[in-house]
Amino acid sequence: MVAGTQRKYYMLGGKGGVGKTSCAASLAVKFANNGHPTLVVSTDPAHSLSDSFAQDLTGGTLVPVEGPECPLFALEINPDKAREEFRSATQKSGGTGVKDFMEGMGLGMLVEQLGELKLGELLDTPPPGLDEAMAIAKVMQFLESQEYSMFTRIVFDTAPTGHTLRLLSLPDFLDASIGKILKLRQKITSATSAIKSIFRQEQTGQQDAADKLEQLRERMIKVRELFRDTDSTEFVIVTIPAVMAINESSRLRASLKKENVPVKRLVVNQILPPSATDCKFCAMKRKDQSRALDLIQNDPELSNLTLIQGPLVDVEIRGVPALKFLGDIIWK
Ligand SMILES: Nc1ncnc2c1ncn2[C@@H]1O[C@H](COP(=O)(O)OP(=O)(O)OP(=O)(O)O)[C@@H](O)[C@H]1O
Repeated sequence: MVAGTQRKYYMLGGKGGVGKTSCAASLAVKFANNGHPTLVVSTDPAHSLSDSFAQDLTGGTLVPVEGPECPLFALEINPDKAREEFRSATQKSGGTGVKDFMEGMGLGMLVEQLGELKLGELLDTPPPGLDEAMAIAKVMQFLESQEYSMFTRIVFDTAPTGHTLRLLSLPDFLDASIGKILKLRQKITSATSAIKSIFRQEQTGQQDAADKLEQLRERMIKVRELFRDTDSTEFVIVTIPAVMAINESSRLRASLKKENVPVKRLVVNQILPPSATDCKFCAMKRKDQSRALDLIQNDPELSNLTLIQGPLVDVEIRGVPALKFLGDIIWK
């Protein structure tokens, strides 16, 4: 995973609480300690990276993480905030003057369809996963700038399973709906070109909104391509040795396959370490865990993945030294 200087993206997904953040943060530390300028991103509003690194990484911008040998930066994006920012930028577009005028010219029907580029509707009742999609689009925006071209490893501590899946199927929807809106807008613009000068103010506002939409659409396409690019991207499934978690991981793998998202590794975290003197509780737990591990061997979705076993450690994994300790065990 550390080999090569080409930029690589790692996305960690799985059921809540299995240890995605700990695994993502420990992988990021591993990369940084192996010479990769690394960025670790979270789109989880719970600020889990700050907890994991035991440093305040909030604020929606890149924050340096202290400790590793090479630069390691963290970015925590609050999806609700990303949507709000977009909404306030597009709300400024107003456009009621144009609407009134066009209604007067008998073009009301088109305006109705346009309805302020239908943004209000899109943002008031967002389809599931839109927030995360926008948050990831925001990450892409960061990565477009020259300043961030130095990063050779980008690790995503993704949102829980359901959200991630919805997000993955989203770009197609957005591409279709935004594309439609933009086409409609073009129609209106040509119909109103004669009156542009009268309503220059509104036109400019609408243009800004349309530009923002176009940018969002382009970034969504990039996100979609990124998720499916086998050369640069890998989705790592994190699970625990418990039947329910493994069944869910199997479903996750199946849906990722359907979306053509590349998966190679399965981390089974929190496995009881070997012991010669198990108490009754530990003996029961061990049996349970080994049954769950057998399930992986027989699961058609999971059995062909590279299995990585992560031990249950007896300390809380918090801060760079603890993450390095975990990372050295898991990410060989
Ligand atoms: N291998 C491990 N051994 C011991 N404790 C662990 C291990 N992995 C994770 N933990 C602990 O389990 C808890 C949950 O871990 P973490 O926050 O990484 O999970 P998560 O999957 O990201 O959760 P969420 O989906 O809720 O964000 C944390 O307290 C973490 O320290």
